[in-house]
Amino acid sequence: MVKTTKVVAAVICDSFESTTKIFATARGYGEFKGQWEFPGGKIEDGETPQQALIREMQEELDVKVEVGALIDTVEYDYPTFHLSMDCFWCVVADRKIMLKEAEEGRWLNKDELYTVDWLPADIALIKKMQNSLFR
Ligand SMILES: Nc1nc2c([nH]c(=O)n2[C@H]2C[C@H](O)[C@@H](COP(=O)(O)OP(=O)(O)OP(=O)(O)O)O2)c(=O)[nH]1
Ligand SMILES: [Mg+2]
Repeated sequence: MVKTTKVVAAVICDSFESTTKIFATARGYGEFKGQWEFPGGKIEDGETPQQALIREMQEELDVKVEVGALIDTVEYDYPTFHLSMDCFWCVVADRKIMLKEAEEGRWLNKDELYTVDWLPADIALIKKMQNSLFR
């Protein structure tokens, strides 16, 4: 049995009601360096996914986020671990995003979703949420 890593990720968008773009980041360190993801991280003991997400956005982007609906829980088998990732719609509630860990960040509209090299686990999520984006 491989170990399960429980992660929470923020699909930060411009508006919950009429979403036209989402924010993605390129990992700044580690084995997946340079690949694109949704900011987030591992849920710590005693945290709800929403609490973990608010903490991670403070740590990684220096912003407060408002957490919206759960989009999906992505289940993906990497060679050395199983990923279980809760993905929530979010909007930035205070100021400008600052990249504290990522090497790059980009707003992507519907037509740009596949212009970055996503982590493999994220492809299914992109497919699912792209229908929620307006041109
Ligand atoms: N945050 C995030 N992680 C993802 C995504 N897709 C994906 O496969 N992962 C994987 C990569 C990592 O193995 C794991 C998340 O770990 P992480 O490195 O973000 O965790 P963390 O922020 O707590 O950082 P660390 O202190 O453990 O380094 O999930 C995604 O869209 N967002
Ligand atoms: Mg992280």
